[in-house]
Amino acid sequence: MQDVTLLETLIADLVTEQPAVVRLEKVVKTLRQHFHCGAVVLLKLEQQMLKPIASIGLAREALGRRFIVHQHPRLATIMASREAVRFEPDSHLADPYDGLIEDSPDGHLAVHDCMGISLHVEGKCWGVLTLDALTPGTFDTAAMHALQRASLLVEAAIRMGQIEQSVRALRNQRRDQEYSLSGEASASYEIIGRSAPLLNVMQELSVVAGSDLPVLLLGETGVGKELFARQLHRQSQRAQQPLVYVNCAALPEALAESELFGHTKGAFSGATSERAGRFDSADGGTIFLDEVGELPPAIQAKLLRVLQNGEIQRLGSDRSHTVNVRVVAATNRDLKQQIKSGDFRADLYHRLSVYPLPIPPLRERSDDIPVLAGHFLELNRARLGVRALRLTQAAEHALLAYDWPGNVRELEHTISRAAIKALSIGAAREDIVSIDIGLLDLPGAATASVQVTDILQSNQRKAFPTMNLKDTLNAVQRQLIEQALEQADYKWTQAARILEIDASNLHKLAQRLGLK
Ligand SMILES: Nc1ncnc2c1ncn2[C@@H]1O[C@H](COP(=O)(O)OP(=O)(O)OP(=O)(O)O)[C@@H](O)[C@H]1O
Repeated sequence: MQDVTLLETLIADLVTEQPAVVRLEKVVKTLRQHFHCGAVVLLKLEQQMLKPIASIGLAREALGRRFIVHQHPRLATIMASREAVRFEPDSHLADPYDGLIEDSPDGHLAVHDCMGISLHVEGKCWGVLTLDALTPGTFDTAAMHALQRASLLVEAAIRMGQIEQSVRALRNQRRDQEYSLSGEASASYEIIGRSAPLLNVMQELSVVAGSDLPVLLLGETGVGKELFARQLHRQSQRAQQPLVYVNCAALPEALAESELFGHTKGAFSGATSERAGRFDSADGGTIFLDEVGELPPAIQAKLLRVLQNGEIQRLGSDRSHTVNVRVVAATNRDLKQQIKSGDFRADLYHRLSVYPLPIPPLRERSDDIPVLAGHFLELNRARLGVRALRLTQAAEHALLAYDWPGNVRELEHTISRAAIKALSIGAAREDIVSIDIGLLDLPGAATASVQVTDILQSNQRKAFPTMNLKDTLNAVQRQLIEQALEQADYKWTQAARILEIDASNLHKLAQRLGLK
């Protein structure tokens, strides 16, 4: 390949619409072809270690290696120079790839040619590019000059990848902002609550966020695991990079592999072009594997490999490439139980749960209930366009007494439902809407009995012979109204004030309960 052709081919590699890592793989392939060598490796400098990002001609396991610069004199020499560096076949400096070259017998490098160049992006050393040829004399002075020129395009390819990544991060950030501005309950990512158990979790979360450890969020459905995963990402060093959400339960088994790891053109019928997977999209950032307990066994094995060495292999490809992704997973399942039943791999569990973070259920942090209720009332107030949306005291007691098997999600839905019902029965007075106990429609006998205890004298409990919720609630409401009427000298407006409900609403309720 002529020099000009090399540059043209590199430019063509550069402008393909593919993920940065795939582009860099194409670049190393082109370089190998041009320089007639055995191996070309692109290594990125990260904390005094060189990490292979793209390579050709090296054993696959080399991608998992990290070369500590000062332990590898050839790499240190390349990094110390801004020019291409060549090592003579009889150089006494050990080659970092000895034992790893695919084409040499046993992978061993006897006499061979080697050259390399340091790469600089935005004025800083980004890493190095190395070329090894098994035939001595392959790299002459002209080859060194050609490498020097080609390195400019490699640097451009790297810079392009960085720019793409920041554009993606900005887009995500903007999307997050748009969500939180939209006022939707489910889209507001602020964690509300101030109970001691919640503050403990928040404290732990901010400590672990700073590390790069995989985190496994555990907790019942609706406790807020997704919200915590977002917070973890926001507080991590990867905050400016993408956070990619994957709902493992919603991945169809047949498509799970290509969705997560990507596929090559023609990998299956319908794969009309090469496509990157979610792990590629999360490169540099975090992937959140929600409901990880639902992953099919075959995908569990592939995921394990990614966690072990950061390598992914597209469906239909025999090559793998590295990605730098922090994995945060969540489940409401008992994974240990799933391991026993053979539904979840023990080795994957240990990889995922390097830092398990349990989130307590709402019933164990009841101090959060009024605060969360206030938050959801405010969201609904804005959505429904009313001046104020309030809970009566009895309704607040009922919320506190209930045990919330569906946790915060259930509370959110309960409030939204009650708010709409309150409006629909005309519970508004000058745009102030009161939600009383009946509108909460809380299921479960426990609620009814505690409401009774809270609201009425204990000796009145005998008045409720059954535990049927509807009947019990009606009975409670009837007694409360009678009690209020008695206190208010049978003046309905005053009784309504005692009960903190709208007078017209009280009349309707009294009629429905047969009190009028
Ligand atoms: N502390 C909180 N502050 C504000 N909203 C919360 C809080 N916890 C949960 N939510 C809200 O409750 C709903 C359920 O939360 P989320 O989806 O994070 O729960 P989850 O634990 O991931 O549930 P599942 O296991 O079913 O996926 C969401 O709308 C979320 O915004």
